[in-house]
Amino acid sequence: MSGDDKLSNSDIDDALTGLPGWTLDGQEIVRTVEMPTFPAAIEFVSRVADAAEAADHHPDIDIRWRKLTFRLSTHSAGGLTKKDVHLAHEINALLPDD
Ligand SMILES: C[C@H](O)[C@H](O)[C@H]1CNC2=NC(N)=NC(=O)C2=N1
Repeated sequence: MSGDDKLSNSDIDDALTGLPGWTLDGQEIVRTVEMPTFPAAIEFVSRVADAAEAADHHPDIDIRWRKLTFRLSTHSAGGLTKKDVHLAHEINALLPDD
C-alpha cells in the first residue's frame, strides 16, 4: 500500500483510536482546538504550516478568534490516506499537553 491509497473504514477506525481529539466527518478527519489568545492561535497555525510544508500535505484551517479547526483529507485520493493520519499526529504533537 502506498501513502496515496485511500484507507479502508477499519483502517480509519484504527487510526482514530490513536488520534485523541480527531473525529471523522464524511471523508475528512477534523479537530478543533482552542488557544489562550488570538496571537497564540496564529502562532500555532504557523507551526502547523511548517509541518504541512515539510510533509507537502496541507490541512484546511478555519480560524475564529482563538478557536482553530483543522480538516484533513487527501484531495488527490478523494478521501483519507496515511498522509492525513501522519499530519494529524504531527498536529497533536505540536499541541501543548492538556
Ligand atoms: C503537488 C502536491 O504534492 C499536491 O498538490 C499536494 C499538496 N497538498 C495536499 N494537501 C492535501 N490535503 N491533499 C492533497 O491532495 C495535496 N496535494
